[in-house]
Amino acid sequence: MKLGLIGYGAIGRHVEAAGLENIELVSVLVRRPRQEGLLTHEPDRFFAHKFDAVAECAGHEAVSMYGQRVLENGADFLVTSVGAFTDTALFDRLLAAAKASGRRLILPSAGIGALDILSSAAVGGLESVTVTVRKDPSAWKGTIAETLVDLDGLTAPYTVFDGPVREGARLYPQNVNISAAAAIAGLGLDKTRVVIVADPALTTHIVELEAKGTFGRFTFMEDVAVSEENRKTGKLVAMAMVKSVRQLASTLVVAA
Ligand SMILES: NC(=O)C1=CN([C@@H]2O[C@H](COP(=O)(O)OP(=O)(O)OC[C@H]3O[C@@H](n4cnc5c(N)ncnc54)[C@H](O)[C@@H]3O)[C@@H](O)[C@H]2O)C=CC1
Ligand SMILES: O=C([O-])CC(=O)C(=O)O
Repeated sequence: MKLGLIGYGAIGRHVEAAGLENIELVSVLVRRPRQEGLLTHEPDRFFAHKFDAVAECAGHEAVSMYGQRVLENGADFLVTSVGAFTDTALFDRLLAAAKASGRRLILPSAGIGALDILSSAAVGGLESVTVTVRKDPSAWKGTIAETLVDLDGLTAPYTVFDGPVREGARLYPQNVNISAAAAIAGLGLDKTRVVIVADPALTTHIVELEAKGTFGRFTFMEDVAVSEENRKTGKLVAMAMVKSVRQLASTLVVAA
């Protein structure tokens, strides 16, 4: 199968470098002008290829700019920047495009675990779902958190947001896409709560997911290493994207 990649940063580079059996990476769309190897910054050059699947590892803007084109061109679309779907019109547009072309919009597990139990539990009905994301202050640089608190001066954990995912994932587009994935898997963007914390004691990302429903309850916690290329992104995300891309052409699918 033929794969396209949008974005060549902390996640995309690792997907490109990974061994992908039965998958041929044919082109990588980047933002800054570059014309080397598989990389191109020209969307028309990228979309001249016929893909079976395109994986987005670029950002919210890339989902809205290219999602429809990917699906209309007959490829499945794997989205890491799931928080882009806090825009319901965009989400509906891409779902409609996927349906019309008989392709799929795929939200990989990426930086969060337990989406399997959460989506199973959603079948029977959920009562409450909370995602808590804790990262060190440097991860919140360049975000709206800088207007709320002196990140460099923090000596104790500081909650920069506590509320519905629809708002939190829009306000922190590079940091809490995982909350949007959990919301779409479970109670939805308006009823899922996200708590976002800048914690100066941390050197890792700590993500917790708590859910209650007719199935019972679960608590999931991960304490993950930070990517060397981007302090906002956990190392697990690139690993997960490689896993999800490999699954596209794999005979054995675990945790589908
Ligand atoms: N679902 C999840 O668990 C996670 C999702 N993400 C999402 O993945 C995105 C990428 O993460 P990283 O690789 O860490 O970021 P990064 O900043 O290291 O790399 C992003 C790459 O995408 C490129 N890019 C940005 N906009 C583009 C566009 N419109 N067209 C083509 N290329 C474009 C950039 O030039 C850069 O090469 C994040 O912005 C975030 O939205 C990130 C971490 C976890
Ligand atoms: O890797 C992480 O910490 C999660 C992340 O950035 C996101 O969900 O956008």
